[in-house]
Amino acid sequence: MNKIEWTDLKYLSGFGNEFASETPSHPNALPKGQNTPQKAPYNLYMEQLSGTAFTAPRETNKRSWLYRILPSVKHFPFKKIDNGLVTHNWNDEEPNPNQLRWKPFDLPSNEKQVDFVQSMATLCGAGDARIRHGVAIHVYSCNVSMVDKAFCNSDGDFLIVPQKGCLFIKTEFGKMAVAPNEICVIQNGMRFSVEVEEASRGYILEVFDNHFVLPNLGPIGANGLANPRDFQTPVAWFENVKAIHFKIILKFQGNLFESHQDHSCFNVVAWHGNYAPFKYNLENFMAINTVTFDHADPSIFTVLTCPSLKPGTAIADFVIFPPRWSVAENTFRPPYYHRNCMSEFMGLIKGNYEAKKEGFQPGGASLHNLMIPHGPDFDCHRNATTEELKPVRVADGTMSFMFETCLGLAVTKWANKTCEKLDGEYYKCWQTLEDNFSKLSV
Ligand SMILES: O=C(O)Cc1cc(O)ccc1O
Ligand SMILES: [Fe+2]
Repeated sequence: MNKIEWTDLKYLSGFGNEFASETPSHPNALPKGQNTPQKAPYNLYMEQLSGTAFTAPRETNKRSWLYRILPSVKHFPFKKIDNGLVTHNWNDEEPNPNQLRWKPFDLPSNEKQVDFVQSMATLCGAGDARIRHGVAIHVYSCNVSMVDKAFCNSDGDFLIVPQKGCLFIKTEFGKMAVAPNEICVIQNGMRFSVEVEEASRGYILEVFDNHFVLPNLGPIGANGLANPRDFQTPVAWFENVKAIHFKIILKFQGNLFESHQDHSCFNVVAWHGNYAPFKYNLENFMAINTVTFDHADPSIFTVLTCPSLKPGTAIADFVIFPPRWSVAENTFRPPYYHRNCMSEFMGLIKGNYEAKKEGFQPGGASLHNLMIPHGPDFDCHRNATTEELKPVRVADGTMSFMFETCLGLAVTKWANKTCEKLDGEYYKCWQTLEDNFSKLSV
């Protein structure tokens, strides 16, 4: 497979800033002092992309102005195409209240060529993109680049977590390379195209309600967790490419549609605004944790949150479990046993997860739905209750993450059956837990 040489990548730094970017070959492509002059510099078309209602409060208002060779509207009509394994039909299967764990999802075989969009498969979700409320969790597993083809999501924002293989992503705002242990967010309505140089796999969290923001820090203070300066947005880049059949694949109300046009949609010469894609390297996360006792809730590891209208309750949080020191005294250090009014979907990028060293593998996943009990397996519990509590590094060389949502998640037919990855033995990891209490009282 071809190596992708994207050596000239530059990024703008900061979370949610008002950015302005011009392709160096076309200085002054952004109009001075106004958005819509009678004629834009270089005869470009002017187009606004709104990520919030025009009238959204200033603090949350999101929009960008794109100065492009042709406006997005110049395309042939959309036609319905096969949805593949993408779905928002949450009633196809009976609800499954068990603890669920999936073995690693297959990488595509060499005989089959499949690109990012073709490979997207929905695992679980809830809600309805039409009423702008809900989430969907997908996986992708692809081995070829999208050629003369872009994807656009009308339904919500994508948070993409590569697990294997770097994603080389062209967007209307510029190019970004997103390697495993990095994540990116591509918001509602933005066209993008994914190139890969090896069999590549990862997870996608889609939110219908709102955009991702940084969590409030409260008493932590002004710094910590994911720091705003570490978020990177592409600089303007364009290709002036005429194509016989450039395809736009649109996800619209949970269904896929295709239209074509005679030019690449990556034709934005300059843009400005605060509605733009970004990436983030999880290594930059500044973890905060106890230096005294007890296990702090995993919300301390929130990288990004998509808030609901209920205070403090997320449509979806993106939480990581990064390498760190564990120093708590007189404490059962691993995650506690618990039941949660939120659903917890977990994935593993590399290494292993402290609460389950066996069975939960990179490229696999687990789901503990609303109020479904879960916690450490037998080995983890035994070690944690007997080990000498010295300061230790935990999760070294590993990275796991959680998509936590206030919604009850329906599991798709593909996830439940067709993918054949559901681990029917998962429940066994707790069956050897012993009644140590009665042993004492005899
Ligand atoms: O279930 C899990 O493994 C995730 C998790 C981790 C943790 O440290 C505390 C609570 C929690 O749900
Ligand atoms: Fe949990």
